Amino acid sequence: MLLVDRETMQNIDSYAINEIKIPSLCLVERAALSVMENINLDIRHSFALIVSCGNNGADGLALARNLLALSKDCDIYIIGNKNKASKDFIINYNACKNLTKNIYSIETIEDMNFLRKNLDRVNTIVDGIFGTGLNRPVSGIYANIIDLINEKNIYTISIDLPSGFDANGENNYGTYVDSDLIVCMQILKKGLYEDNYFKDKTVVCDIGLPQIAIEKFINI
Ligand SMILES: NC(=O)C1=CN([C@@H]2O[C@H](COP(=O)(O)OP(=O)(O)OC[C@H]3O[C@@H](n4cnc5c(N)ncnc54)[C@H](O)[C@@H]3O)[C@@H](O)[C@H]2O)[C@H](O)CC1
Ligand SMILES: [K+]
Repeated sequence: MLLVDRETMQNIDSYAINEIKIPSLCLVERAALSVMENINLDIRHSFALIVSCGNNGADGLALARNLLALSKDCDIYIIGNKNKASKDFIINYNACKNLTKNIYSIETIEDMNFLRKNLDRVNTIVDGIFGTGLNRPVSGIYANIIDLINEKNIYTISIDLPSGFDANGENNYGTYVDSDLIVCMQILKKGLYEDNYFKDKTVVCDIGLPQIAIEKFINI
């Protein structure tokens, strides 16, 4: 079983993008579609996609865009400062803005109360808050939203990692999403493999990172 730690995954990602010149937007799109492939769209008809402004969020918005293209009912909730968002996040955000009005920023207590109420109208939550970029304890609005997700008994899919969970399984960053399904990109993160609770809830999907990029950093 091939395993990877956070830093090595980031090295592989950036080598693929910066040296092999694979457009990161292509990787984000493959990631979104790999999540979609793991959703039973016959029973999952309404979605709350909760994202922050990095590439885990970009994956989430690319998924939202694809679900909206299928006329699925999607509410999008954005945490953090969009002005500091990744370019892939912005590209997908601009498309989603033209596909739905149900895009909400979650910043205040009132926003949190709206989210708490509005989550009850969906049967699926998609967690695109943090992936391999998580590098410090979760606090503030991020912690509040993760706790709210866990309060709700709604089927929750996490993109790449449960938000708040350390990819290396070494750091306790506080609260993390109690995912029902984790769609992990390309290589199983070692923290998930070593965690008996999450290991069996994880599927690993190829997003098109070539072997030469992987073998540059991992002896296979
Ligand atoms: N080529 C690629 O990198 C691909 C990545 N994919 C997806 O992208 C994420 C990794 O994205 P990244 O932008 O590096 O970080 P995150 O989105 O995980 O995190 C966002 C951002 O949050 C900040 N941050 C870290 N810890 C905290 C914290 N405790 N509180 C608040 N903010 C925090 C930090 O600045 C991060 O940058 C990867 O998991 C994949 O989902 C694509 O899937 C494919 C290509
Ligand atoms: K996530």
